[in-house]
Amino acid sequence: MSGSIASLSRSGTTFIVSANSFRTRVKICGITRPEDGRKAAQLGADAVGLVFHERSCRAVDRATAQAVIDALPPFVTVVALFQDPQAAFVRQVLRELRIDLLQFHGDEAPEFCEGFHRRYIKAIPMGEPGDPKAWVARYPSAVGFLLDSHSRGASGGSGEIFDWARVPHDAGVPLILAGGLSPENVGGAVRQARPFAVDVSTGVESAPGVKDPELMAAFISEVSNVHQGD
Ligand SMILES: O=C(O)c1ccccc1N[C@@H]1O[C@H](COP(=O)(O)O)[C@@H](O)[C@H]1O
Repeated sequence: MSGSIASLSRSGTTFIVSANSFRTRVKICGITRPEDGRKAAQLGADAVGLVFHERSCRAVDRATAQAVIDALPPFVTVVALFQDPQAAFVRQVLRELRIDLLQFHGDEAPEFCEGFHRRYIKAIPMGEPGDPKAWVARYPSAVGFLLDSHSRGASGGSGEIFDWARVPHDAGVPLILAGGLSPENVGGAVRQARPFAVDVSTGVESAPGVKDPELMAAFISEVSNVHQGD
């Protein structure tokens, strides 16, 4: 994949926003076991996600989250995922654990998301009509947006895709493509949508919450192949 890197200023910061001439980042979400986190990092994942939404089959308690974090080497971003949480719960997680980035997957208002004084990404529900750029405008303090296939009010992590043609190439912020990605489809998804990063959960699992090393390896390899011209 070749072409120029798009960048522009947002809130005084310059972001590199599209995957034209550098590698697409990979986040493996819904890690529930230290060995899965360690393996994801070994394979080259840039970030791992810990789900703090209690209704998810991938929800972790704080002790488990700590064990996963302890298994990670430096330079792997730890993302804490919440869906319409109580503010006190988010604060408790931030107090007890070394979290690098927050991910809000529900109907949280911009003021709520920025109230923790921590970098955050906001999920956009692509399971309903609408222009993703309206969400970008509504959350000026978000450092990125994760496009998932859920509808507003529904949970993410469903393993379903949405129409990648709806991913804007001129959003001006880092976009993270999610929803039903797998080793089979991620190469095509990256070529078409040209996201800053991809995020996967179901597509690299052997059972809910249990990551499969071979599927994770295949997924990361498919993403890097895009940039090697395969
Ligand atoms: O993973 C979950 O259980 C989850 C629960 C609530 C909100 C979001 C959740 N996961 C996020 O959804 C994307 C896509 O998942 P999938 O690959 O389609 O299974 C996942 O990467 C998480 O960011």
